[in-house]
Amino acid sequence: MKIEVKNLTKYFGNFVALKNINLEIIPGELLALLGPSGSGKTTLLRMIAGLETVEDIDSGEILFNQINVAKKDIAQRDIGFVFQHYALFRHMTVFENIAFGLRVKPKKQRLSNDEINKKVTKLLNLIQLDGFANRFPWQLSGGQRQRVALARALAVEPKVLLLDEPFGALDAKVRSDLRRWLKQLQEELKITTILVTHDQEEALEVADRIVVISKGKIEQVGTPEEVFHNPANEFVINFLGNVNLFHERKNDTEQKYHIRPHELEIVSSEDKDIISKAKIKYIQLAGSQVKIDLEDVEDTTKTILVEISHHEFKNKNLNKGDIIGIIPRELRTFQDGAGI
Ligand SMILES: Nc1ncnc2c1ncn2[C@@H]1O[C@H](COP(=O)(O)OP(=O)(O)OP(=O)(O)O)[C@@H](O)[C@H]1O
Repeated sequence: MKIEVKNLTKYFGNFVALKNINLEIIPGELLALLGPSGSGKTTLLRMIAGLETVEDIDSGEILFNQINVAKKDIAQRDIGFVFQHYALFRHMTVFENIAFGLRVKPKKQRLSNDEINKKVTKLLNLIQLDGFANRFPWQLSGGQRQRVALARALAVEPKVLLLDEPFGALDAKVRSDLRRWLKQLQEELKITTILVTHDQEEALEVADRIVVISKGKIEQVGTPEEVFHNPANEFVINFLGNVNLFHERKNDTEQKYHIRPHELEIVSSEDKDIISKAKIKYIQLAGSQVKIDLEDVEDTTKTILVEISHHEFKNKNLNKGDIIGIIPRELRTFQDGAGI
């Protein structure tokens, strides 16, 4: 299913929740809508779903395979949903929860009991919960419940899957396991999927493409590599991870440079190429990289973040209190909001 959003503007009273959104969702892709709280991600998802409609004061079109569905209601859109708090039916077993959408179909379209059994069994296998068919939701962990919610959404073979922070309420380890699992499943099923998240790592890890949204506007659309390594503007670089800001005067104008922690090299404070002399304030050794907080010697209010490998850390014999110099491996600057 190809989805297109054209010149979509959405108002809530006087408030503009979405400003002239243009977006094409490629059939079979997993697209992440990424942005801070209140940026309009959920509103855009709900509009695609038909849970929020294009009113007279709004404008724009939402096309499903070239047909404008802006005025069609949710039942006509062939969509599967999983929300963060989309509760399963408490009084139904896992099996019946997954079978629900199949059982409530109009008689003419309904599968036989045998066919429903087969399909639910297959889905239970897909979500790796064979043997859990007769449990009730309260007998499952949070992660297992979300997998059942996903199977329930998939049971009716929707053309589009919409996921609104589906793993939001789970702890970090379960989240990261589930997102890998979701990515594999989505690649296998090739179902067009839109995932709303405010978690950069989640978007970078699972999405084929990311739409970065801020204040109802699209800031950038691109693959995870593109938005991370070639951010379109200051908002995107700041939102996609830690970044250090440096100022330099050049021909009477002030130039700003954005440098990520892993793009800085620690060298001797006597090195002639350094952009800053700084003191090591804090060293965090737990994690795959060593994180070092530096205090700029000339401006002690300024903290500089650096990330280096454990190997490099050992070789350089760095200690808290050392005065060192830093050199950028990469420089990035933006002018008039555009990336260079
Ligand atoms: N029904 C509504 N009536 C009025 N304002 C609304 C309504 N729904 C959303 N908004 C406003 O629109 C803006 C965008 O909300 P939305 O839920 O789309 O943000 P979000 O990016 O999904 O945020 P979060 O990550 O916090 O869920 C917010 O300022 C919100 O307060």
